[in-house]
Amino acid sequence: MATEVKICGINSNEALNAALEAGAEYLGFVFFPKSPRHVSVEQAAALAKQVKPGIKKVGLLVNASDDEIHQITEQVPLDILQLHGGETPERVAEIKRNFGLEIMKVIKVSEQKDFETVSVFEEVSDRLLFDAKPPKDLKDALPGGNAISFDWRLLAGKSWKRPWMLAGGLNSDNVEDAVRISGAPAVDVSSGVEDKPGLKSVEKIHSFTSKAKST
Ligand SMILES: O=C(O)c1ccccc1N[C@@H]1O[C@H](COP(=O)(O)O)[C@@H](O)[C@H]1O
Repeated sequence: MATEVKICGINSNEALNAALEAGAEYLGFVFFPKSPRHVSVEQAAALAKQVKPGIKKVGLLVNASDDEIHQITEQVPLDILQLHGGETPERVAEIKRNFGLEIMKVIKVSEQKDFETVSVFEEVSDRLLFDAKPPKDLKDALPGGNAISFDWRLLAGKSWKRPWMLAGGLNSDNVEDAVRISGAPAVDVSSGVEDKPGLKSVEKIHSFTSKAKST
């Protein structure tokens, strides 16, 4: 089966149309104010409402409160909540209970022992996303979206109870290797399809998606 693709940080009609035309199965909207890809609830609603059923709309949240999630989910027709902060398993279960949407919990990886929490999160989350752990010494690092990769060999041969994606520093030059080495059934990209932080490139979205899907 062709590798599935999520284009994250959709913040304009151009980016939305490019991702849809390229064949992405998932579109990510970033609700994290410090991100250069941040969208307001109104912007995200206008974009998400153009998307036909079958394409999953993902809301990216970082340690969001129930009030914030309510404001978003009341107006934006989302399918999945991507939890990219330090949410505990208890908090993940609570968000799932309170909002009834699919949950994709992000596991941040730099070494083998980072997989120790996976079994607990598999019990409360519908999907998993493995992203690179931001280095502590990286000034201005975000909790994700830093164009940093981790060693994809750490994922090789592993299997999980839940559907999963690979993220972190992917681009059209490395996505084929990343999929081959990690065995990822789906990939998620943000920085790697941009001309500068927050500005998506139509050409890079097409090239990334085509390479990912040909692997
Ligand atoms: O994209 C962001 O700005 C962002 C902000 C806060 C948390 C996560 C964010 N993005 C996610 O990070 C990974 C990797 O992104 P990149 O391809 O290395 O730029 C991906 O899951 C994005 O959805």
